Amino acid sequence: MMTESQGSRAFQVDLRGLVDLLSHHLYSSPRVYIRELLQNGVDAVTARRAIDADAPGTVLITAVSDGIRIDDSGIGLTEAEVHDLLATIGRSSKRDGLAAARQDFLGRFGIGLLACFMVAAEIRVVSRSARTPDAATVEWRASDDGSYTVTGARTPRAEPGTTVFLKARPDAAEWLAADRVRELAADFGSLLPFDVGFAVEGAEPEPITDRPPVWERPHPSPTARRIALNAYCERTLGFTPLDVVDLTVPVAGVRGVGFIHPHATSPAQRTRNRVYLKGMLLTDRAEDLLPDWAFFMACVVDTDSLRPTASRENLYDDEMLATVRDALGGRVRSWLTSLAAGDPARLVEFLGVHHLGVKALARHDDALLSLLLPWLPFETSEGGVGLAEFARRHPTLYVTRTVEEFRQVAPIAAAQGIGVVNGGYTYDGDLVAALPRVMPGVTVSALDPDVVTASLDLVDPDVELAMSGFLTIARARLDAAGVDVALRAFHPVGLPALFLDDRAARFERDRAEAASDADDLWSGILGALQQSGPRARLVLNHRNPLVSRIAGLGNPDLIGTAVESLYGQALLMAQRPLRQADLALLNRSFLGLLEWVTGDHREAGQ
Ligand SMILES: Nc1ncnc2c1ncn2[C@@H]1O[C@H](COP(=O)(O)OP(=O)(O)OP(=O)(O)O)[C@@H](O)[C@H]1O
Repeated sequence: MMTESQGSRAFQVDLRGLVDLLSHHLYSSPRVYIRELLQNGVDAVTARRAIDADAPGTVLITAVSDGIRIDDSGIGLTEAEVHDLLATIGRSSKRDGLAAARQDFLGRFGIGLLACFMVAAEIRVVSRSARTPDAATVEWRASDDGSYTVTGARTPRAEPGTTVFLKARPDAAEWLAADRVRELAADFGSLLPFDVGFAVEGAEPEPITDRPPVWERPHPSPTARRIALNAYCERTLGFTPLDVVDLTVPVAGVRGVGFIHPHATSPAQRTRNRVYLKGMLLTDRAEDLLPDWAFFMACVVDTDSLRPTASRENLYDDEMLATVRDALGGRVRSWLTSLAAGDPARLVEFLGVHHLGVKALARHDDALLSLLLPWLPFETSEGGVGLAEFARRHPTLYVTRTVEEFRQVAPIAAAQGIGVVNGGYTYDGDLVAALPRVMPGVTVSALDPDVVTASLDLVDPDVELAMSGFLTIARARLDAAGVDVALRAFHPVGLPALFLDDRAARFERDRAEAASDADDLWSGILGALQQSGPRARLVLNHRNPLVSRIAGLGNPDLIGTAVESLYGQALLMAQRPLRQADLALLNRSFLGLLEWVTGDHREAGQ
């Protein structure tokens, strides 16, 4: 036999604790209480319209002296429903019935009314059910200590529907002040499908709903529509858009528009996407609604296919959200396609600001890559030409891994007719690598210095022999910097010297520098890493008149200083970060040359 202590009992709920939990951990701000009230009013009208299509559909919020009241012409509640639904946390009438019918409602969790305790000390609901013609008006009065009473109302309602009264909590009165209530109601409720109004007690109500939304309204012309949408974007998102993208995808249950940011945006910066769920504002910072690559856009959409989280401040991350995200991504893609076909000037303007986002997208989308290839900016050995055009001219393309490598070889490659693309910028290397997929016949290889060296002509052995004295001085001067000197003939003639190195040579130079600065232990370890491998090379251009003149100078000291200057100039051309030792060398050679020019050296040497 079961003893009494073993029998089943009902849970007790500490209402204050629960409200505390809601306000601190579920909702971002008490402001959402208005949304919960509006939502219940709208759902009640929806339920009534399901049994009586001609029933009135109004929700009116009124600011009264000690709080607010909200009247709806909805389905109302019987006394039994009041006990069952209002007094049971987590109970909702909106989960009953067919799935299709459930979809019509905004609420589902049975906690919405509780949110009102974040701002109210007392909630009073006066309701008359529309289900039975002679239903009594019932009054439910609940206090934030968790107690409630149900009575017959003193004054019966003439019509079915519900009135909810909130009596302000002294510490939350600001949330129930008339101006605040009007502002919140307009923010959450402007697109609701029924007539929502706001009034200060005793005054005429003003409309809150403003439908259809700007993007669905008829406009006299496309320009008028654009002006209206720009104004809407300025008002709600705070910027004037570069362009507007239509995001209405009926099969995905989404209607809305995307606004292109007028300035470059970072992928790390969360865009402000405003999402309405069946006309009720869910959030103005929805994440995951747009694909990550669309960070150049903020959107405003109304959807009836997505589900909210329990806080109703974000979207539930399910397969439907993924489908909608793909559909919206598709719309952005078609917008880009139509720009490319019909308004290239605007496309260029857009890419000028957002090419990074587009490149990120094109990496995984060959169709888009081939479409936008003519417009996407790349740096090539022939300047900033379109990649498609460049690849047509150079079916064998070379791509550098870093910006420095590009700087180093671009001038010489251009002179030799080698096509080199700078793959050092974000996404560019990936996109160039994808080129053969969208331009069959094009091959892409990574550029290493040998490709360039191979196109440098060897100098006649007799000439080299005649210049051996000069070369010996040059090699001796640059040996300490870890650089070899070679003599070649190449174009452009105006380029006196070319600095060539690769990763291994760079590593070796950095290691040597670190070893010379390090204490004994470290220099021992770094010394063990020493490579006898490749050294960087300074390639002097025999065709360059300056190099010939330097080689012809009689004074070894002056030759050495001039070679150091050529090395310094080649380093600067390569735009690589200068090491301490390079800076010292540059400084020395510059001052040395000045001394020669001003005659100090000559006098001292005489
Ligand atoms: N204005 C109203 N008219 C008629 N019934 C109402 C009204 N407000 C609340 N109810 C009833 O009370 C129930 C509980 O409301 P509550 O707001 O707590 O939860 P919900 O709206 O069902 O779900 P959610 O927590 O998702 O908002 C509702 O399911 C509904 O049946």
